[in-house]
Amino acid sequence: MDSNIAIAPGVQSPISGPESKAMTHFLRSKHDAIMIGVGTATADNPSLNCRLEGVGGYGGEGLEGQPRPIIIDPQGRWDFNWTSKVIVLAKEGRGKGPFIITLQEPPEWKKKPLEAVGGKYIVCMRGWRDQSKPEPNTHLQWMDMFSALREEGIKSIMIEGGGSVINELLNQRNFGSVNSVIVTVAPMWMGKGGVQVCPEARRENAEKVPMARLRDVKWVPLGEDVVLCGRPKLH
Ligand SMILES: NC(=O)C1=CN([C@@H]2O[C@H](COP(=O)(O)OP(=O)(O)OC[C@H]3O[C@@H](n4cnc5c(N)ncnc54)[C@H](OP(=O)(O)O)[C@@H]3O)[C@@H](O)[C@H]2O)C=CC1
Ligand SMILES: Nc1nc(O)c(N)c(N[C@@H]2O[C@H](COP(=O)(O)O)[C@@H](O)[C@H]2O)n1
Repeated sequence: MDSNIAIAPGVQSPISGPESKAMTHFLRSKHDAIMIGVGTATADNPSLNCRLEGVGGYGGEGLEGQPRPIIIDPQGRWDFNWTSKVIVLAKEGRGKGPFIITLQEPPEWKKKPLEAVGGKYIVCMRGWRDQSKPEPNTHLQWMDMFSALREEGIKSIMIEGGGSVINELLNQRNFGSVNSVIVTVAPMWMGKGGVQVCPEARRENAEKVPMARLRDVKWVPLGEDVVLCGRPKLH
């Protein structure tokens, strides 16, 4: 309820109840891919598969209904190995091998566990470089990432987090490329110092104005939670 998605940076925090978690898994099954930032991959060691009965690996055929896990990791800092959940699940045929979006060609030894389970690195060369700064900028443009994924046949992406990724997408610059927003609100407060979803303020002529609203809004109670769905409406 205080817009926190984790109790502290780098800490995985169960928030959703079982009913809304099931909805999340239903959504995972309806998208070609599920995307997170490297901060979430590092903090959560997530599975990033769909565990509903009847999808591939859980009673269904092949990998039907399993989304492709995508990790945005421009600097190659995700320290995955053969025991990482997402790799184990792909090896067991209960999820797809992850794609990692990075800025530089990774070393061969890092590619091995990925490629062995059907995953790969996608090197997005068009990292944006701010020439006025001495250090190399590792920021990737969202449209570049989406285009690179489109070339891989990925047409729908469910972006789960974490805080930096969501805040960036809520920014006026990027919000127009979002089709819909689905937020689970659980009846709890995490308190200050958590990972909070709160985008940069928007200003017009130095005056602060609302950043955006959702339209076509629905509030759906699920167990003890309520799920908010809407489409971006830019002011
Ligand atoms: N309750 C929930 O539903 C969820 C909670 N979480 C929680 O969120 C927390 C993690 O959030 P946070 O720490 O903000 O990390 P994120 O998962 O948002 O990852 C942030 C990192 O991803 C990379 N990145 C993101 N966007 C871009 C871009 N456009 N271009 C280049 N690189 C990019 C950067 O890596 P680099 O710094 O290497 O450049 C950045 O530091 C965890 O505690 C997790 O548990 C996460 C998902 C859902
Ligand atoms: N829907 C939802 N509710 C919560 O309370 C959460 N903490 C999250 N976290 C997201 O789900 C990922 C973990 O997924 P697996 O169960 O391991 O497949 C985690 O990395 C976050 O993206 N989501």
